[in-house]
This record gives sequence, C-alpha cells and structure tokens, in this order.
Amino acid sequence: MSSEPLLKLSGIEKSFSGLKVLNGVNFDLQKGEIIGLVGPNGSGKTSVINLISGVLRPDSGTIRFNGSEVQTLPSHTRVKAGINRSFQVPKCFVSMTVRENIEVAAHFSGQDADTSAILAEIGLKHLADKSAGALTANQQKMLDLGRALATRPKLLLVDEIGAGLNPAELSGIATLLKGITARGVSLIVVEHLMEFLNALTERVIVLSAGKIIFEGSLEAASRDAAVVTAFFGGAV
Ligand SMILES: Nc1ncnc2c1ncn2[C@@H]1O[C@H](COP(=O)(O)OP(=O)(O)OP(=O)(O)O)[C@@H](O)[C@H]1O
Repeated sequence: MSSEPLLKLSGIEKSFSGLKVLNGVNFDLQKGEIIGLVGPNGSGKTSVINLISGVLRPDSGTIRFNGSEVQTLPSHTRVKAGINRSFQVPKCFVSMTVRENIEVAAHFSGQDADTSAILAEIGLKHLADKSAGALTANQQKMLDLGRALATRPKLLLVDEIGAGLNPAELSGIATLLKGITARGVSLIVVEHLMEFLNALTERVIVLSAGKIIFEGSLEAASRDAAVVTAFFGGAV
C-alpha cells in the first residue's frame, strides 16, 4: 500500500512583478486530514490555495496530488481530478437559482451529485428555487461551498469562510466541515479565526512573508516565538 500523502507541495516559489510572495513552501496533507493555514495579512495563504486549485501556476516547485504532478494543469482538469475550493468572495452564478448552481457544478465536473442532500447539508434547501443573487453574503458563501461539494472533491480548499459569521453560525460550519472530512475528504482551511480553527483541527501551518515558519498544533503555535513575532511584531 502506498504511503504517499494525498497532497505534497515541494519547493513552491511564486513572484508577482518581481516581488516574491511564496519562497520555498513545502508541506504534505494526508487523506481525510484537516489543516489550518494561517498567517498575517499578505503572508501568502490565498496564493497557496490559488496554486493548488490551478488559478495560479508556480514559478518553480511541484504539487503532487493523488500520485501525479498537477502544477501545470488548468483548474477545470484539477476539479475533475478531485481538487476544488470555495472563495473568499463567493463566485456563484447570481442569475441562476440556488439548485441550478449546484446542478451546473455537478454537470461541469461530470459527477452525479445528490443535489437535495447537498442543499440540506449547506442549509439552503428551503431556498433551492430562489435566485442565488438574492441570497445574503453568508448564504452565498455556503452556496459556494455546495458548488464545490457537488464536484465530489477529494481535497477541498476553504478560503476564509468564517469571516462575518456569528458564533452559532461558525459552530454550524465547523460541524459541517468535520462531517465532510469524516467522509474521507481532506481539507485545507485558510482562516483568521483561531477559535473556529481550534474546533476543526489540531494541525496548523503558519505562513509569514511567503515562508512556512511553523507546523504543528495550534496550541504550540500560540507559544512559538516566531509565530508571535509574525502576528504581533514582538513578544506579548
Ligand atoms: N494576482 C496578484 N498580483 C499581484 N500581487 C498579488 C496577487 N495575488 C496576491 N498578490 C500579493 O501577494 C501577497 C500575498 O497575498 P495573499 O492574498 O496570498 O495573502 P493572504 O495571506 O491570503 O492575505 P489575506 O489574509 O489578507 O487574505 C500580497 O502581497 C498580495 O498583494
């Protein structure tokens, strides 16, 4: 049996207009694992998600997923291979209904999704026939997640889904995400909300200025001098 991780980033470098935003990023993710990706604003978290999902390509380095290198594949091919994501700013089709948004995503990826089950899971079943453009921002975030689920990902990348939610909503999303991993899906969760992350996972990767400065438990991260300096500019 292969012990290769589901996802392996090796030596990832990315610059924009000469400014290096990722500088030798390496990490692994196992099947069914959740990791939190944290770091100060501008540290490179969304760039990592964009590189894994195919929105961006690395200048150098490799991204192995499920046994193959994927770093040069376009996004739609990566979706079919089992990588999908939600966005910081949701990207639903606002002129379609909620149900149609899920159906289109499933059709696009060639998957036979259970639309009703997904609508129930994301809490939008009662709004299935409503236009996606009429949803609140938080409901659109859930629909974005539902669209990703409709493609039956093996790896789901969740970019700041918690922003602007109240504690009850955050707890509901933590339960939802844990239910998704219980089905064997791996998750990378980019988040600023540490309480929310703590409810989801023990393992975090901390980025600072494009480099991984810590990998381990959230509790240990909070006591790590380099992490404290990256977030607060010095000891607290
Ligand atoms: N397409 C782009 N073109 C130019 N610069 C970019 C682009 N995308 C990201 N950057 C820059 O790369 C750096 C890392 O940005 P990124 O969005 O990955 O950080 P982040 O950690 O996700 O930040 P935040 O927590 O604020 O979302 C920033 O300096 C950002 O301005």
